[in-house]
Amino acid sequence: MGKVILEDVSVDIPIFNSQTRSLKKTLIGVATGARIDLNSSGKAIVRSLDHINLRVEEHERIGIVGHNGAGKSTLLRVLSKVYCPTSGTAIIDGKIGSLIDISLGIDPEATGVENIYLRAALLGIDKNRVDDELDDLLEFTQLGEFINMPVRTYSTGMHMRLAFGVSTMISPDILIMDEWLSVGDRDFQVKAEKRLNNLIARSNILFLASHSRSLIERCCTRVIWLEHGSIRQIGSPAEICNLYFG
Ligand SMILES: Nc1ncnc2c1ncn2[C@@H]1O[C@H](COP(=O)(O)OP(=O)(O)OP(=O)(O)O)[C@@H](O)[C@H]1O
Repeated sequence: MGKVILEDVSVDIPIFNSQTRSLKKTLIGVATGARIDLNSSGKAIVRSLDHINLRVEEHERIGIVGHNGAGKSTLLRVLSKVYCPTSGTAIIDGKIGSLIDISLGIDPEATGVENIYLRAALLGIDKNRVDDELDDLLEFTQLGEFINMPVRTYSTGMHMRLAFGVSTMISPDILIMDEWLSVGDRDFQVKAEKRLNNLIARSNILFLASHSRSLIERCCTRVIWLEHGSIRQIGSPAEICNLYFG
């Protein structure tokens, strides 16, 4: 199961203590960023998404490209139900799995094993399933005895192995990714890539925002090109990549 329908979705982010006039002058004509405007109460806002219409069906792999500030992360946040549209309707039908912040909820004072249960609970994964898969997960992370040590004693790479391992246990209908997760040393990256490909294969719909042409061409069936919060063009990976990357 999985379906996404966005109808006329806009997201305005209010800006407090901004000097609206000077901001406007600075941003006119630049390639990056969204439109800065005033809302109906005269307050400054950034229009991060501007009247987005999109319909995504099962088995689609959607790539999202666009310059810095084009609205890719904002769109992913709407799809993850982190942001509500300021106007328009977002129907996101299916279990959402997000790999945007894989370290969210990890407690540096707790051990690796404790953090596996903690993060799994945050991801909505049943404790019994974690019990069943714990040995495989420990084997995957290869953290050895460190798994019983507080996470604050881990190197960055060790921390990422743990976070990646547990975060990729999910089985979502709609998988949301902000770039390809490349974690650990070279050996681990090979294993991580395999695990990520398995996760994508068991997800019904994929949304992947990326600045990498090869990744978009390799993983996606349709691509959205965002510009200043709007959809500039939508089409096949070959078509959009040729237009966007040149
Ligand atoms: N918290 C915020 N407050 C104000 N403006 C914001 C905030 N977050 C994002 N924006 C604005 O919304 C617009 C879209 O930002 P977004 O992060 O979605 O772009 P992006 O395409 O993901 O960019 P990048 O490729 O640089 O990550 C930008 O103009 C940005 O300045």
